[in-house]
Amino acid sequence: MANLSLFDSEEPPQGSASDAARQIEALTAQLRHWEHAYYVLDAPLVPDSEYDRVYQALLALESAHPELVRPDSPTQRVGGAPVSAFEQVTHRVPMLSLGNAFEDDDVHAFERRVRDFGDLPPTQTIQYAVDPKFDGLAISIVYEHGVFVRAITRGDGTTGEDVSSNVKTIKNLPLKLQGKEFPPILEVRGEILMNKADFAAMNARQADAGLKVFANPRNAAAGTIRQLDPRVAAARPLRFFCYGAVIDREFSQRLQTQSAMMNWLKALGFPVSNLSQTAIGAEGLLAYYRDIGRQRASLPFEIDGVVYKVDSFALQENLGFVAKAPRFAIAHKFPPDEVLTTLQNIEVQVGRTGSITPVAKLEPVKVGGVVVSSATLHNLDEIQRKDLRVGDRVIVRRAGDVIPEVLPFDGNVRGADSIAFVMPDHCPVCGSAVVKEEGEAVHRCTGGLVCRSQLTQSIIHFAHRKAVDVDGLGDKLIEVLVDKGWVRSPADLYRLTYEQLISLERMGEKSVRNLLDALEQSKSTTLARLYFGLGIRHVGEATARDLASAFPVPAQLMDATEEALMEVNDVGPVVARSIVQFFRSADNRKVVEDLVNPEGIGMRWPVVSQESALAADHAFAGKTFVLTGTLSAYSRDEAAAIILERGGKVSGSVSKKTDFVLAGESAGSKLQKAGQLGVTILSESQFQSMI
Ligand SMILES: NC(=O)c1ccc[n+]([C@@H]2O[C@H](COP(=O)([O-])OP(=O)(O)OC[C@H]3O[C@@H](n4cnc5c(N)ncnc54)[C@H](O)[C@@H]3O)[C@@H](O)[C@H]2O)c1
Ligand SMILES: [Zn+2]
Repeated sequence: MANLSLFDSEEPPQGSASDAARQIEALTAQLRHWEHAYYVLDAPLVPDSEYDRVYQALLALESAHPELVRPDSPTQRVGGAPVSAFEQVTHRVPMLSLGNAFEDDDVHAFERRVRDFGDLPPTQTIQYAVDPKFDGLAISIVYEHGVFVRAITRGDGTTGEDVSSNVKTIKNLPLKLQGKEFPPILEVRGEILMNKADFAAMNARQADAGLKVFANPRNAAAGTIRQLDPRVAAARPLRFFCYGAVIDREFSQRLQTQSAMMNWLKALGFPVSNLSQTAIGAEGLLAYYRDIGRQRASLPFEIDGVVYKVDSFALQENLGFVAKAPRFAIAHKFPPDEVLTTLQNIEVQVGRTGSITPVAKLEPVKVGGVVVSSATLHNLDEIQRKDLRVGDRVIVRRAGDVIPEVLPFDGNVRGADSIAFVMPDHCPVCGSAVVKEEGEAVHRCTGGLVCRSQLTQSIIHFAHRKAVDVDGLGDKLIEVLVDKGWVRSPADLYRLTYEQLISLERMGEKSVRNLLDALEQSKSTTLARLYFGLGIRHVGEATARDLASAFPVPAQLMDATEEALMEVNDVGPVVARSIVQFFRSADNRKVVEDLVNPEGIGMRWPVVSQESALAADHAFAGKTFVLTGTLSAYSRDEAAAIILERGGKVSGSVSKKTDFVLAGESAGSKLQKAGQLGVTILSESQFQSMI
């Protein structure tokens, strides 16, 4: 459990017992405070990762000083105290917590413990029942003679609150069981949660109505279950997943395994996740962990890990319990996707179109499984809305592959000397004025290609794989070329000389030759790539393709009016204006002219655009042809080429999908087949008039 310690060292802190006692007391008080907010108020004060970090630190201290473990320590006791507004009910069988695994090693250690305590030979494989770890709240539901009678929260594990009237409103919970195969008293256990989408919609409604919004679906579900008015719960989208039951000896002997019990519960009408499975051995557990981890972001509900349970009831019984958790089960947690850290600085970056983006420099933290040390803050409005300042404690969130997001932390304590971020009024790179256009959120440097940063970014864009694609021309090298003053426009790339390049540090003869070759090769491109590579604001790859077919000659694009541009697919007034503005600059026009001038740099592209424009609206477009017999004016290949040029397809055999059969002299069986299937038959002269 490296990197979870509260202390820098991975060793349990040394020092006198009284130091340890004081630390234990401090950590306990801290955890208690957070638990109250989390379990009782349903409003967490810190991200779970922060709670877990301190909890692990307490655990480490306690294991170094077992004599200091107090029976009511957070490591020994489940959950929070029950709330008095509800009737308190003692659980017939306590509701426990689960031990945690964070790393693969912890899972292997779990299996070793199962083997040791279960007295199993090293060769025996162990089967487990595996589930997602639903991130909701635990509930115990009692059925008598197949009818719902009571639902009780976990509470402190021994005593919970009777929240029957709220739980009864959950739509996917059976109030009456199916079939007859159940004991007279059946207690099922599971998790109440809210789907992510339902949660977002509910929170939006709450906000609109000026009511309490919840931090996450778990807290929303827990808060809803402990509402005093069941009508409130009925109006909120709660769901239930069953993950176990308390059953008597007769049934446990009949069922024998956790997985058989889950199938039985499903048959009684309980909602069981279809992600629940069985797995063999620690390797099987880890494979399941990774599989569910990949699905996590796309699941409709939140999970914070997976749960492994020894499948055999007999073995479960042998294994028994530790303080507050069974020894036969463990929760394997996913890396946290929300972590507390410090906002150390806010820097600005100048992008290709002059956009000035504030970037958060963070004290590095591991979140979503990767180390994050900087994150975009997008724009000034965003910083003001979140009220972020340098020195603040902040939350970094990174779910799945999403880019990390910086969020304000409610518990942040700010010194009186803290200063709000100010957007510079001059570009930090070129000193040009910074402006913010009406209706836009971003500030921009007005320096254009005079600005080294804009220039560098626009060259990087031009050379990008999806643009003109200059192989081996990396960002760092571009920076150097711009700094040297050798490259002031994309056209200058093609004017670089061998002597210049070889004089650069870290450029050997071979790499210079390769780069010059790559530049030469990049001159053969497509018009769409060239248009995209110019880096006109709002012109993405798709728009560039449309522009290339509408304006197959660059001079046409340069002189196009806004009206003419708006004729093009997906080009609206904003894009049209941006293109016209781009070509209003004499510098930009010169760059394009230099690039395409056959006497100059001489970029070239296959002139497919006229044909594809022709193809798009020709009667042959999308149609399938079959050729048969001998034509007088064309060879078969020539005829096929004519069809392909106009967007049609040529196939070898006649089927229902054939649109036309082109029949020449002495056509044979294909003509017959066309007749049977009712396919249109074209004579050579009909074909010619269609062309
Ligand atoms: N942010 C905070 O301030 C704060 C405070 C207290 C606790 N917490 C969080 O609460 C958790 C600790 O609480 P805990 O004691 O409930 O432990 P736990 O949530 O780690 O594990 C036990 C619980 O897992 C649930 N569970 C979900 N799916 C299950 C399945 N398939 N099978 C069995 N059980 C399943 C059950 O409700 C069970 O009670 C930690 O994640 C901690 O971060 C956060
Ligand atoms: Zn600038």
